Amino acid sequence: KDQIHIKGVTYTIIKVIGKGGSSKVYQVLHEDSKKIFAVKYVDLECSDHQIVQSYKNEITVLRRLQNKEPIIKLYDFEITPSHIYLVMECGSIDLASFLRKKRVVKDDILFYWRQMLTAVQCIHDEGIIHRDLKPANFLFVEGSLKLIDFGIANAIQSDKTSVTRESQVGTLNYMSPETIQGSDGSQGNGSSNMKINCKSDVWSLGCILYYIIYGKTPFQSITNTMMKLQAICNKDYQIHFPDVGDPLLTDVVKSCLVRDVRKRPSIKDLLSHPYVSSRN
Ligand SMILES: Cn1cc(Nc2nc(NC3CCCCC3)c3c(C#N)c[nH]c3n2)cn1
Repeated sequence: KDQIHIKGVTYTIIKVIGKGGSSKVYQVLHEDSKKIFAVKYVDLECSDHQIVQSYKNEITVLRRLQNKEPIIKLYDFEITPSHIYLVMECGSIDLASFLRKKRVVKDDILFYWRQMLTAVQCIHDEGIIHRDLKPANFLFVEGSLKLIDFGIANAIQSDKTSVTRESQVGTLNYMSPETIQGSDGSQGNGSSNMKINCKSDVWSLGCILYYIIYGKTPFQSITNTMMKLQAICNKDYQIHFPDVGDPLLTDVVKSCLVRDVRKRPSIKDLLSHPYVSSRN
């Protein structure tokens, strides 16, 4: 049996959940407790110092956020010059795989939306802006959505989609106009304004909500990358919001997809929006 030993504890590999460039996520069985965990393995052999540091930063933030409910639980970890092992709680399925399998029932949208908002609010409260939010960053754990990464280390893609084009890693479909135009301070062009930069995650959340409502992201139909990036930044390119019988819901998704950062709501505004606050 394929086994992994972390800090002297034995885990048996059940299956590979996903793999990225130099990382893999396994579903494992903890021999002693017979409990299931997810183990993220990162090969540091061919990773340069920058990459190693980005993973260490991600782990530092993950440990700092452990007391927050909507953040994935980290039980143990092992860092050596050649590899990193993270022992985490194992979710049932990530939101990307879930949305590929079936459409969301209308009444569940509010439930998922509230949980995504609170998860992203957690990292914003710690001064972290993800800037690359997509459905694959959210995971169902016992029916609730949790955030599994903070956009600090490189992304991992689900094993299923690693061979197909639409894999979520490196997708531009959720990227905000200001991130594309580099006016969000990510290239160190001065605007390190947290309040403004948090809005980039609001745009991405709006794209995720749009996908949940309409089954596609706002710019998915534009396959040419340059044309896609231009459309995202072009105020004259109208995004369509067909009526779905819930004006409050369409108002929420419209408000997130406002290109003018100053006019885009904050997470706080969204949590007090009537769509979220007026229902149970
Ligand atoms: C598809 N699927 C996912 C699970 N569960 C799961 N997937 C995790 N990562 C997946 C890696 C591939 C992309 C999607 C997320 C992690 C994780 C990290 N990182 C920590 N816990 C986890 N649990 C069950 N089915």
